[in-house]
Amino acid sequence: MSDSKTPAAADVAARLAALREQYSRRLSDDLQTLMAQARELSTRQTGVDVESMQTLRQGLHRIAGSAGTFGYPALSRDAREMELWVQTVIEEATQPTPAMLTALFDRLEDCYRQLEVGATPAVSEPGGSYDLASGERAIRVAIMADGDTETLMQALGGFGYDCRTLSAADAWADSAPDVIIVDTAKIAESAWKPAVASVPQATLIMLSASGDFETRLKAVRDGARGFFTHPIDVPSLEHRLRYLVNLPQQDPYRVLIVDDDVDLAEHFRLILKGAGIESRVIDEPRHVLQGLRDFVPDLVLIDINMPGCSGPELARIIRFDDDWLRIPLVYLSAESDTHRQAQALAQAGDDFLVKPISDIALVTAVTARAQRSRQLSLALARDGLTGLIKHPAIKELIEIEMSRSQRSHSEACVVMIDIDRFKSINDTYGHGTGDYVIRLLANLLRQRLRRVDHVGRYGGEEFVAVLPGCSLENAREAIERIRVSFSQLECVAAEQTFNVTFSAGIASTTGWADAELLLEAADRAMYEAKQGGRNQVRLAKPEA
Ligand SMILES: Nc1nc2c(ncn2[C@@H]2O[C@H](COP(=O)(O)OP(=O)(O)OP(=O)(O)O)[C@@H](O)[C@H]2O)c(=O)[nH]1
Repeated sequence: MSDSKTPAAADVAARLAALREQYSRRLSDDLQTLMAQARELSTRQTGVDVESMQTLRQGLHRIAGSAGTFGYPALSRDAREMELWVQTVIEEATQPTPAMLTALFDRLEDCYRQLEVGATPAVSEPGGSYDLASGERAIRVAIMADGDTETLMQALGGFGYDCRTLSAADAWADSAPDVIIVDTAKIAESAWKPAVASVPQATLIMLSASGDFETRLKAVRDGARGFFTHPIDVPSLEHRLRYLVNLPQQDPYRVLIVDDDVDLAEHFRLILKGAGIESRVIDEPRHVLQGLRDFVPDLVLIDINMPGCSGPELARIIRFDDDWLRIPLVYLSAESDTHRQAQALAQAGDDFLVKPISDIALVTAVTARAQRSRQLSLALARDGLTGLIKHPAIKELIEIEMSRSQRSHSEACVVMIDIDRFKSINDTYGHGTGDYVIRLLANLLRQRLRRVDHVGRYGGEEFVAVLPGCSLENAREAIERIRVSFSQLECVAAEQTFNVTFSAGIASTTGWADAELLLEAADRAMYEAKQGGRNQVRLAKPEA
């Protein structure tokens, strides 16, 4: 852990400390309540009823699930053992004797004394608390390939990666790379292997001439985390790079925490916040559907034992709705009995995390699952041919940018782009070449636009770009440059070369009342560009 904390980290740490103190007081009260209950039951003449034992079990369960998180792991284990004993008594319908209940009281009193004597809880479980992420920097990518690596360098550079080519003889000099891309088709194993071994912390991606099973297996055994065959599909390679180096998302992961223990849920929220994950706490299961609609999380953490509606029941309610099918539902519960865990998972839900859980384990588990969930959503929203955002998702982004720009009084632009005379390209060179041209333009748009911009495939040979924080004039300049570059690209088909152009229309959020009008305006401007002779960019002028 670093000593010098950022103000945000210091704030989280202070709030965690306050929460821990508040929890210590609550724990002391809870133990005293349980002791009073055990004492009262041990003196009852009429025998012990099931409801009273249930109340005891619930109190113990609450401590078992939360004490470890707040720095009392031994107390958590004790509470869990006592809970299991009470549970067995309930399930077997036996009548606990006064001696048994006195023994329970004694054990609770021991716990209470430990709490009083132990005073300060351990700050965190073994495994450590989560260190706050440091500042952002460009990801360093070293490319080991003989011959022409310029295209790959340029393409990845366009996505904001700090790329350099490296011959096997080069030293890693001052700054070791985060990722090494080795073209095994061009570089001998005896040359790249020692170079890669000298930077074990770097992630290895292999490019290969062959994609058969044996070659892939060998790549895995050589430590590759990504594998691509020639010709290299740059959007897929970039997608894999983003996944491997876990680039900070434009939007942090979002987690919905459903737990009736408000202190514990708040603790989890703060720990996740410290790791850059946004979360929202819901302590009342009936508010979950609204929470899902408002917050649209990447993951839901659900407690199992909640009054009025159990975790598995809630998971089944969430699964009624197709909209949330892609979101993993993960139980976070003190239930350590694997049989009961399996029962909960058989009803609904995707995974189980057992409380108490260390901060780092929570962050790691949540990040991995949220990342998968985000990737799945992205994959579903991506067009197969180009890797660009599909029509419905780009329309949604236009709406989001429209309302963002209205809220913040900033300007954003929407660009409609259509390849000129595309039908004749298909007719002359075949559909495959048409597809190649579509991918060419998709790549160019991704390379040339900023990372904050969104690019979508709107239809066959039609694209839409959304440029936040960009004036009409700046958008025109950017698209004009791309238009010129595209028109100069040499396309190759059946040993012939040819050039292709596009027409574009741009509209600014400042000129139109809603997303639909904005898109229509960009479309009209694009149509004017076609009418005006194609291969040009037109701006939409709002009516006076
Ligand atoms: N290769 C390929 N062709 C497609 C795809 N989607 C649509 N098309 C074809 O793209 C062509 C679009 O043609 P039009 O919209 O008429 O465009 P155009 O008249 O040739 O050109 P402009 O008037 O300049 O827009 C049609 O022939 C479609 O079949 C695709 O994914 N791949």
